[in-house]
Amino acid sequence: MIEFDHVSFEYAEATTINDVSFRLVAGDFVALIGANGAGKSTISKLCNGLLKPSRGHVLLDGDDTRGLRTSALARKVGFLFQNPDRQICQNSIRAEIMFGLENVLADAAECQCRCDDVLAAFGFDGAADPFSMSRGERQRIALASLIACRPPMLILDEPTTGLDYRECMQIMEQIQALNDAGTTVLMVSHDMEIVQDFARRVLVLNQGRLLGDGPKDQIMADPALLAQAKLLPSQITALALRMGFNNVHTVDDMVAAVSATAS
Ligand SMILES: Nc1ncnc2c1ncn2[C@@H]1O[C@H](COP(=O)(O)OP(=O)(O)OP(=O)(O)O)[C@@H](O)[C@H]1O
Repeated sequence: MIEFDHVSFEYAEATTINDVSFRLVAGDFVALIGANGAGKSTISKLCNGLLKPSRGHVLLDGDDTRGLRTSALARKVGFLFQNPDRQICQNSIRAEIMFGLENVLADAAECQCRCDDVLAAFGFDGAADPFSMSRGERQRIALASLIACRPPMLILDEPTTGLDYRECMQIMEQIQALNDAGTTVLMVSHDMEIVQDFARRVLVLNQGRLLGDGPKDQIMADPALLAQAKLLPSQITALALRMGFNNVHTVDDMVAAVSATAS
């Protein structure tokens, strides 16, 4: 549904994205990983048309994003910013969710209905002021506003930054449930544990170039590839590799590997 076809992008004179090609298919849960400055946020903004390629094409359901209106893009791609305060602009949760809905839907009754559904699903009091809530709650409000619009694809730019463990799991479980229901997810993340636990496919970016694209277990078990991108494997994978176990990415994998050695 999203295809990068030899995409390059330059801010002023500097080449930030260099000849990147990949394809996301419906229902994917893909993590985009890379060191600071690798170009991850730029790729995510190219996906939702906030940026247009300097060379090559970004195709959304076969249509070049250069020719699509922002409103058409917003219907197809929901974008969750790293900082929810870049997204939230209303002084009640209901107003915030309605604001997004009214931008993509003309039917007022349908907007109200979807807003009520999302408020109930997230357990929010619609009258509450988003700015009096914690950062984790504001991130959930931003996510709820996107979900209400029911985009078939979500782009998440570091969705768990600044959240405590409980808030992080709340957000990720909601994202997982959306993916289980068919929403395609592209998630930019530094957090290898989150990537390990939730993504099925991983794209590795280094200095604007795509170094790797494959199933999560294959990419995460390739320390040489990760090192080339200046990344470290998750702690459990790193420990397992030092103990001589390959393909150990979870506590359950580790228990199975150790039990197999012991028996
Ligand atoms: N608006 C901009 N104008 C000029 N250069 C920019 C702009 N935004 C990003 N860059 C540069 O483009 C490169 C890639 O930035 P980008 O934010 O896409 O990387 P990133 O992988 O998301 O980094 P981080 O993990 O630190 O957020 C960096 O060198 C950055 O300084």
